[in-house]
Amino acid sequence: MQGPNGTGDGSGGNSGDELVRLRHKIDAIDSQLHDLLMQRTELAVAVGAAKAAKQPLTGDSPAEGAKFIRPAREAKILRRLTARHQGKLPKSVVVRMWREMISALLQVEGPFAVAVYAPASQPGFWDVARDHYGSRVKLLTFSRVDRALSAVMDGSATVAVLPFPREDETGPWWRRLVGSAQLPHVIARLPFGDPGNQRNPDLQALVVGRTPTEPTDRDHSLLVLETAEPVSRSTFRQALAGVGLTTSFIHGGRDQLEADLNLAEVAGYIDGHDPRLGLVASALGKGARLHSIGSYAEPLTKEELADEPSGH
Ligand SMILES: C=C(O[C@@H]1C=C(C(=O)O)C=C[C@H]1O)C(=O)O
Repeated sequence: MQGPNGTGDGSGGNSGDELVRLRHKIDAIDSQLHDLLMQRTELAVAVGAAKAAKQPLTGDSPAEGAKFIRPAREAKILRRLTARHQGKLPKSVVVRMWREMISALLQVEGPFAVAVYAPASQPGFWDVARDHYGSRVKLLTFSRVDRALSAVMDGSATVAVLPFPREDETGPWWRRLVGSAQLPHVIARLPFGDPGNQRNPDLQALVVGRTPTEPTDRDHSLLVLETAEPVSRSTFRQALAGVGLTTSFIHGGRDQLEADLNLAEVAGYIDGHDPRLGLVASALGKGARLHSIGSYAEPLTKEELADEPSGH
């Protein structure tokens, strides 16, 4: 507001009073936010106790964290808040603040550690992991993807942040998720929000862990086809379409898929109990087996993260 001295620069007169008044309001809001934050913490503690009552803690290994982390719930919280958000605070900042809080509360509930593939020459996944799991989480850094995955397998990490699968990789990590329901599986895709100032904003990652997956209203699932003989790419795609599944990619040979294991990503939620797995396998015949190796909530889209014009 313009003061009577005409400067309007907050240096005195009424404009100074205005500044004091506004700052009092900010102080009051900070107290309210802080009170709510402490209340939310108490609720997370109660949620953690309810989870532990169903699945008691058997030690303080990071593996125990699988009893507490709920990636689907976390995704739904962030989708709901970004959808209702208004005003000039960027949505990506809202997401980052909530990610810091959610991960901190997860660590109040139980043990939690993150393994991340981040060789010195390519540290970008470390940024991806830190933005999602916060600045206080124990981040175990590995220069080999298989070692990061092993950390989840042996319980020294709760989750592993691994590179999103690429076509034509030799020995891809996802092959190690096939075989038994006891194995870890894909539970999330990162970055969930805007990559912001991450050192490599183009990096895409999948998170692997042992917490059971749960559906959100927008998911993708990863399926591995196991065959003794090669199957054509189009036959596989059609078999998936036959049970209503839309394929986003298949990793395998150009026309004929490899005999052995091939990865497909489909839209929608499919867990290991889904009857469509058996239906697709029978449609393909030749002893084919189809495994779900997990699913992830679709990250926020550019549209969902778009802010109103800044107006300066
Ligand atoms: C509080 C919970 O536990 C964790 C923390 C969450 C949160 O702070 O909102 C959400 C999901 C869980 O990963 C919960 O499951 O609701």
